[in-house]
Amino acid sequence: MSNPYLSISRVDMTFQGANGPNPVLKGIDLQVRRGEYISLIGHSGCGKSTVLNIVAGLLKATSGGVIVDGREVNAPGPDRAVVFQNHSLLPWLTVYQNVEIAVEKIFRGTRPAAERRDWVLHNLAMVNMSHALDRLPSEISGGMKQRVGIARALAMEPKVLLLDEPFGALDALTRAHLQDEVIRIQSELGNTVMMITHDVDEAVLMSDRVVMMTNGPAAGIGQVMDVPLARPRNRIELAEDRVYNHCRQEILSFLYEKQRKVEPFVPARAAQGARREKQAMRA
Ligand SMILES: Nc1ncnc2c1ncn2[C@@H]1O[C@H](COP(=O)(O)OP(=O)(O)OP(=O)(O)O)[C@@H](O)[C@H]1O
Repeated sequence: MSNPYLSISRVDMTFQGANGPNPVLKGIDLQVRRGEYISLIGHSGCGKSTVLNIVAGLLKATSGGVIVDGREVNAPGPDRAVVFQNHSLLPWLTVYQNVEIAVEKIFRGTRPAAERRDWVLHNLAMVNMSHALDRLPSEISGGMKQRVGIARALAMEPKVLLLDEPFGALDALTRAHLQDEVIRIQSELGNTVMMITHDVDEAVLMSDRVVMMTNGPAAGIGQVMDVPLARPRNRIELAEDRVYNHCRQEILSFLYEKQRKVEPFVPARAAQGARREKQAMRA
């Protein structure tokens, strides 16, 4: 890809654990265009969050590096906003204040107070949270908290939006609603997005490309799939769409045929089963 906006080059990551080194990532190479929506999908524990945390600057790769808009990533920065699965709102601040705190930090020196206030309100309106500005996080639902987290991330005007299973903790209806909102916002703003998901439908519905990771240890990128579906996308129409279903099938085949995960044998469970069998025989 010529002139990528986000470039992950030859990234390896090995954690040092009590039982020795744990090689998690090996040779991750990925180039993302400006305005592109990328999803990372792979089995639990393969290293998706580790990739995202390296891009966020929260972790330093053992080797290789990340470049965003021509600058090497060495630390966290407002050009890469992260939204985690478990919203990270400050519980003592209201909805408004949770977004305001980020806006003040970034734009205090460059934008007048009235403009900053309008910007907070604008971003909360974008995620349909204008009705709850004065509520505390404890007074709103999980879906609403996620919306505020997204508003806060967007208000930072990041170059790259990093979403770590942003809808993972939500019920199916709230999840669908919020996915549609993020799709709409991304089509309006043209954000460059990297999203981690476990959900095959979510990956196809939202992404321009889906990056499929192999199982660890030393996980890599197994396959990258284009999602050649026009936008705006409509989840109901797509259910019957041939291309959509082909994309789904491709990911499912990668995850459950090519990278089938064998769950480890759990002796405690086996022992429990044996105990139950004995009891049943005695009865
Ligand atoms: N800070 C850390 N220190 C040590 N080991 C870590 C650290 N972060 C992650 N790991 C290890 O790296 C591996 C990959 O973890 P990671 O959270 O990146 O996987 P994941 O694919 O995001 O998993 P999931 O889908 O379950 O969230 C795991 O073995 C994990 O224990």
